Amino acid sequence: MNTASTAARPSRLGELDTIELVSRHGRATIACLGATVVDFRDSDDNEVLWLSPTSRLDGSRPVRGGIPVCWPWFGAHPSDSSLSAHGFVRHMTWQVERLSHDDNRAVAVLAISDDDATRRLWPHAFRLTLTVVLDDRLHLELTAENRSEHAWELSEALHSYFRVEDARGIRVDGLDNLTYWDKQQGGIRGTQAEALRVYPPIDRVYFDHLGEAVIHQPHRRIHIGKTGSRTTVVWNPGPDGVRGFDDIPDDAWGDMLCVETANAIDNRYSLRPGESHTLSATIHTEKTADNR
Ligand SMILES: O=P(O)(O)OC[C@H]1O[C@@H](O)[C@H](O)[C@@H](O)[C@@H]1O
Repeated sequence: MNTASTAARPSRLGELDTIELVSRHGRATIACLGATVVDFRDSDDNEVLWLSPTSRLDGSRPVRGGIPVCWPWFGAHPSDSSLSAHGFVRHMTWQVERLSHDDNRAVAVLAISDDDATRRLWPHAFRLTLTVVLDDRLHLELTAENRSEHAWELSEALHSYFRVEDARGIRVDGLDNLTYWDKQQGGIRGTQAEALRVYPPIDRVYFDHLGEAVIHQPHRRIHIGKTGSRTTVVWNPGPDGVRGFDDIPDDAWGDMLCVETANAIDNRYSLRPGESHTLSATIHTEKTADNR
């Protein structure tokens, strides 16, 4: 079997342990910190994900960019504001459970389970795995298993930061007619009457979105498919909001757009003992003529 053009191997980025996946169609890098995919290149070696040029890559805080895993809560903790936003697993080092590759694809499986540190933050027994598969697309599968003797409630996200040529006015298809909660506008609710045009700042949580989202850019579309997810979050801090982030340069906000595959707020859910749930996202690009 010719597997010369595929690989799944340990690597390093800054001070972070990473995994490099290579297929005939692209490559991806995953940090063990948070099981965060930090890079994904398509077959033309173009960046699909955005990684902040000032992201700390020393393990002292979550990676700013790529695809951080937000779990077991999305946004602020529902009752304890002293706990960090977007859960705790993006702060923690995950174990590499499996690396494999064959002719067509490269695979990494990372996992984290409850221990003393996680139980201090969240008193439940769990196992969480992220399977990353690279073939002609990038596939992420986040599987949560309830290992407690009681049910618990979850919200979660694959918090994808996409590299875009210019976030201003960019079109995102797939969200029409959906109800959203607009954090940027003080938590009002609205309905997306037509295709979304992004004029940052934007911070919207779209409910009951089951299909694909498509980001349109002058020369390529980014397709984000999903299963096991009912929520899509669209976020860009814009020129004023970016100043609140010391790990994003002030002039970099236009280069990225978050379109996050999630289950959050109205779409959070419960897992009973022994139950598991898989949230998945599949990302690919398509070259286009200028079709804004
Ligand atoms: O700074 P953090 O915790 O990574 O969050 C970044 C953003 O993440 C988005 O998902 C939220 O909708 C925003 O409200 C938030 O500002």
